[in-house]
Amino acid sequence: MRYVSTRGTAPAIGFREATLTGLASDGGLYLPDAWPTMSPAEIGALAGLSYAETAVRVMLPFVGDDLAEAELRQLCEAAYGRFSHAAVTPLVQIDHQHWLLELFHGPTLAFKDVALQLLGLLFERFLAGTNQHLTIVGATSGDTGSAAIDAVAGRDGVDIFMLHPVGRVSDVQRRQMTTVLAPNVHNIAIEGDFDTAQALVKAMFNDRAVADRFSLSAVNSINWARLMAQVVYYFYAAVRLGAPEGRVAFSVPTGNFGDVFAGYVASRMGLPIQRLIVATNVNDILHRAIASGDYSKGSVQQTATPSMDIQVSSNFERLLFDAGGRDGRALAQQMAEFERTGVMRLTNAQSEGHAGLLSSDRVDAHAMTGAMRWAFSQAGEVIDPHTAVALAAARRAGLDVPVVTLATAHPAKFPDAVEQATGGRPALPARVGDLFDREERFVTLPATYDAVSAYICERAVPSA
Ligand SMILES: Cc1ncc(COP(=O)(O)O)c(C=O)c1O
Ligand SMILES: N[C@@H](CCOP(=O)(O)O)C(=O)O
Repeated sequence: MRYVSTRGTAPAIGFREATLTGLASDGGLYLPDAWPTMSPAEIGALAGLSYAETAVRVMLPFVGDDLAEAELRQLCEAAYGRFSHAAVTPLVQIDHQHWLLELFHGPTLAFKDVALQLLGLLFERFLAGTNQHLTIVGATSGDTGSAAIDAVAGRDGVDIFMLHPVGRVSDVQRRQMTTVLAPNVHNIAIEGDFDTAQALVKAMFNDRAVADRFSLSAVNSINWARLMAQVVYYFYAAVRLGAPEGRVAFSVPTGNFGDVFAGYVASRMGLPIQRLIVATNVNDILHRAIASGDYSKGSVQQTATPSMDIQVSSNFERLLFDAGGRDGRALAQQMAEFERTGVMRLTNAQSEGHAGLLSSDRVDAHAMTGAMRWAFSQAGEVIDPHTAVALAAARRAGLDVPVVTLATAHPAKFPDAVEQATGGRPALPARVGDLFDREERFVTLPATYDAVSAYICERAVPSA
């Protein structure tokens, strides 16, 4: 399996290199050169397997010769052994048609753990026996940061610099990052929004002198391995609800388009997905793009779903590339124009390439609150606001197949929004312990490239 860049000029590389590198040298994102497929018989054979074994079967074609099957199995068993639920990602039924796929039973209580617990182990495996030192630079609206920090804190050969927008993550999310005092963890609060933090990270990767000197690596979903690991739970859930004979739909709360792109990949691999609903909050650039081809930036509004307060969605580029016919050079021009003007119209090929599989919805605060109340009154389920955005979209989609809403975070990560909707304040699970009693450590920096790169370059370890 080789990985090609969405912008068409970076050389194709293998899985190990794609995992350690993150962003391609031409500024694009890596994707497999062709989608591996699973036959109906192979999909059917996943029934009854553990999550870790399902992960091995689904991911094996992507890792090529860089990992033997037995090694991949060992890593999956270790990664998913840290989840607090035996099913790892259990399905919970709400009514005759709606299910929640609970993705928050990992160490930091959000779906990011599913991929990042594995990614931490992949880094360790690929660095073993080398002198290479990785400098991970990431941006977070709250969940990726804590999951990535948990996955790499205290590991040899890796430092992590994580940027979060000051004042725009919940107290629980911030403390899950800033109370980790391992010497290889560096938290930076940026005086700006998440889009700005993400743009600063991309600028560091595109500064070739810095990227090469420090072996920069990514834990955001620009890293292909993140998405690969997220493809697994679409198979796991669909098989439990009758695939491959029966079709299933998924509703996905969307920000950076990573989670829903993983569903798109599952469909490309042969999983019979009837529909993937791209659910946004009022920051609706992705809804406009899917519904009418208009991918134009507005200004970001702060909402009760901060992880979806995004305008520039990094993985949307992967959809544009794949659905649009994989013309990297044309996409590079389209992206350059978007970066210059903030405006993009999808080509007919790009829109037609996803039509029939993707639909979208924009969910406001009123509908989100309604979905939280409905889940509670219907099934006694307390859900987080991001999950509620997708559940609201799922209920309005008018489908006649089982609809699985991805439950992306534990409600206790967003206690204020949950209390406002349901009247009850969710308790933090015991596994996060004395979060509010621990010392915090972070710096606050202005949102400028000079300030951030100077801070990181002074502390990062040059690669061997
Ligand atoms: C709780 C939660 N829900 C949904 C999302 C959106 O997921 P994605 O960025 O993969 O679209 C995020 C952030 O990524 C998140 O933290
Ligand atoms: N909502 C995310 C934003 C970063 O997304 P990623 O999936 O690209 O890492 C977060 O929780 O940080």
